[in-house]
Amino acid sequence: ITKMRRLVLTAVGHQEAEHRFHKLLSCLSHPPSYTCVRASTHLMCSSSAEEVSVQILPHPRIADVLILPVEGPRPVKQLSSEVVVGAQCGSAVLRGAHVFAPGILGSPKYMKAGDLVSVFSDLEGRCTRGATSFQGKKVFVGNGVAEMDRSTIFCTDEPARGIGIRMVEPLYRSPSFDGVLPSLVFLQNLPSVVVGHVLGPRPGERILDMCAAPGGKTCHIAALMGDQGEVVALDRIRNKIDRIRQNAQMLHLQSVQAHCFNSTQAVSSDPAQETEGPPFPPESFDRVLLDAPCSGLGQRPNMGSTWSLKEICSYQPLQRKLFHAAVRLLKKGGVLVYSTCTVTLAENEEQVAWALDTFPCLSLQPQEPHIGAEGMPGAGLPPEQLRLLQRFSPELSWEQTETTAPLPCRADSDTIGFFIAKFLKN
Ligand SMILES: C[S@@+](CC[C@H](N)C(=O)[O-])C[C@H]1O[C@@H](n2cnc3c(N)ncnc32)[C@H](O)[C@@H]1O
Repeated sequence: ITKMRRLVLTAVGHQEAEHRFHKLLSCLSHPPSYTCVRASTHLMCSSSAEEVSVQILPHPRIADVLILPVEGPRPVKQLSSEVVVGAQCGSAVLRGAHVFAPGILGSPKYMKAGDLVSVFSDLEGRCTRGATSFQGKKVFVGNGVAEMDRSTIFCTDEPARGIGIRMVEPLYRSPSFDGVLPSLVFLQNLPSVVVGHVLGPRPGERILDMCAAPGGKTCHIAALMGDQGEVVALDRIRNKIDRIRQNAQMLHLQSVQAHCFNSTQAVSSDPAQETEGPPFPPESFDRVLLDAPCSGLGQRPNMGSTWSLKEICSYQPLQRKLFHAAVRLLKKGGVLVYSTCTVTLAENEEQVAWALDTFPCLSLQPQEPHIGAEGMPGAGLPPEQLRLLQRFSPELSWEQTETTAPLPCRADSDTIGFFIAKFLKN
């Protein structure tokens, strides 16, 4: 770590590194200034999405990306009735969601359906379920109308479902896509859409998505192939497999097959054994996507993390195990894309340096589109390799983004933190 820190500081200078770190913290705590949706180009052309009654801008370079401006932070007056929600729920509200009942931790003692309340996000996970007041660290995310009485939320045998607070004055106003054209537009962060294009699947190919749930990228891959071929989606968590299947069904995609499986064990020990599901013989796939489980530190907005350093550092070994399986499952001449939604060197550039060292058959490839920045120094990769990596670093243009640069010009830099590397297996 000390060596890495020295390398980073030498590369950018101490003051610049400090400045950039503070900008990173600041921009990660705000949502991006737009919502990104991916149009189902296998079902329509993106121009038909104009039927939706909100301002929609096409992305200038990526044909299936539509951008919808977000308005905020808006001046919203806080009320005396307070509802406290979990940090994840609070972040979703800042990106345009209503408050769903399971996200509610505390509410006024006599809250009734129809009451106007202020919603706060519990930053440190300290509010106990059923609290009637909360003095811990919290952030105001907007005002809403209760759709349920307090007793329905907290005092039932069955956990309450559905919208608990309908947001009427959110701090950030985003277009709501709740039930709007469900088969034609899919909410997805811009770098996640870039991943599908960088993988570059072609009709008729066999593709493996190793860590697939809830299936956003799986469905994009299938759509890019015109639903011709086979997209095998694996995820270790059983109930997340249903989400992949539901998303594929909603988007009318037949080429997706989802299986619950631990992808570190997805290579068959008997290479002659051909089965429909996992494990698979080595060299079974034309392209492999490893959208790895990661510390998720690039997610926006994120106003506070309760994770320990140990937890954050725990992902590197798992990512390497998955990488071993990915390389074995890929055909010679095939493409492997590795991506994360985090900002650490350890899970990004350092993994690339390790992979190039461990698997001499791999070489880095240019990415198309390449709308993010290049890789960060500090992991020992030479400049020509850093240039082939795509790192979405919203802090790099944070001060400019805050000004009124027109969308979609600022869309490529005002993203979540994300990382993409593309390899060819020789
Ligand atoms: C970053 S998320 C994937 C997001 C997904 N690619 C998308 O675009 O919708 C990582 C996923 O990896 C899954 N996962 C973690 N360890 C795994 C393993 N050993 N094998 C398969 N899936 C795993 C998690 O359950 C989680 O759903």
